[in-house]
Amino acid sequence: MSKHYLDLSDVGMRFATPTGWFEALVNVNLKIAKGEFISLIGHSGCGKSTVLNLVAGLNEATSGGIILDGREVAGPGPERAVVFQNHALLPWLSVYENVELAVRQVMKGASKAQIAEKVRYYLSLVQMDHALDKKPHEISGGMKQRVGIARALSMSPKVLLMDEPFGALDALTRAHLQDALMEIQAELNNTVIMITHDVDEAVLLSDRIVMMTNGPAASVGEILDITLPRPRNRVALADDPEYHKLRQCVLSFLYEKHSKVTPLKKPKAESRAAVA
Ligand SMILES: Nc1ncnc2c1ncn2[C@@H]1O[C@H](COP(=O)(O)OP(=O)(O)OP(=O)(O)O)[C@@H](O)[C@H]1O
Repeated sequence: MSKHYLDLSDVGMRFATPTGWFEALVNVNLKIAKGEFISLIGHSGCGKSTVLNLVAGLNEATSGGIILDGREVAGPGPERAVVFQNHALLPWLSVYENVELAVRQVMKGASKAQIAEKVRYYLSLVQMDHALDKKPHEISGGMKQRVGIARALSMSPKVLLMDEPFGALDALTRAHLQDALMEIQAELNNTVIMITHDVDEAVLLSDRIVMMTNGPAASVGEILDITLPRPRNRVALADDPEYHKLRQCVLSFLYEKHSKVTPLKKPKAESRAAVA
């Protein structure tokens, strides 16, 4: 499988701030194959969203470049759909209409029936076809996130970009959506970049985990291949030594090699005595 479908070469990003330039990313190199599921993991503030925004075309790299399917990324486009942590659905539109809006963007000139077929297909993929007429305020957070994913997928994007898509959900809903995403991924074979802070989520879902060093001047630290066979089952993996080994690699990168914990101040002599 060629890893040149999405190619970030020597990408650097610096931001102008009132106190001067802030160097967020330096020499980010990453080659992603078509159909790969990549997770970006790293401590808060290391630059994960910045990488995603650059691929989305919401920001322009200050050095290097990004090529997707042979074309330089220059500005946003429907071939790079983004799912945010807080489902950005339009509150005055129904579930159906929120997805329809996206489909219309990419199926200009299609008949109403063709559009309806596509909208229903993607809403059924995320099991939301029972709530077509509901407004966002009438459905749960997990359901909103499902609709957000359906909306992004309905544009048949070349790359699906997900910024902590399940970060705001409770653990159970999160697990359901992770399973749904794995099933969808098995069916559609999308190319995905997902930001997560959750090590288990990264190992469960990814083909590779890209671990970023701490900022400023963050970059790709290590890349871990997740060779666990698919389909993956979270319950079976709980007893899988390979799963634990991979999990351990990520934890070791984050908390040993690139720890961000500031050492606690030494307690004063009297308080030390009090503890003893
Ligand atoms: N527009 C901006 N102007 C100045 N600095 C910025 C801007 N956007 C991001 N930064 C800085 O760049 C660094 C990387 O930010 P980014 O949001 O990409 O990190 P992150 O890894 O996604 O963080 P988190 O996990 O907390 O969401 C941070 O230090 C942030 O303050």
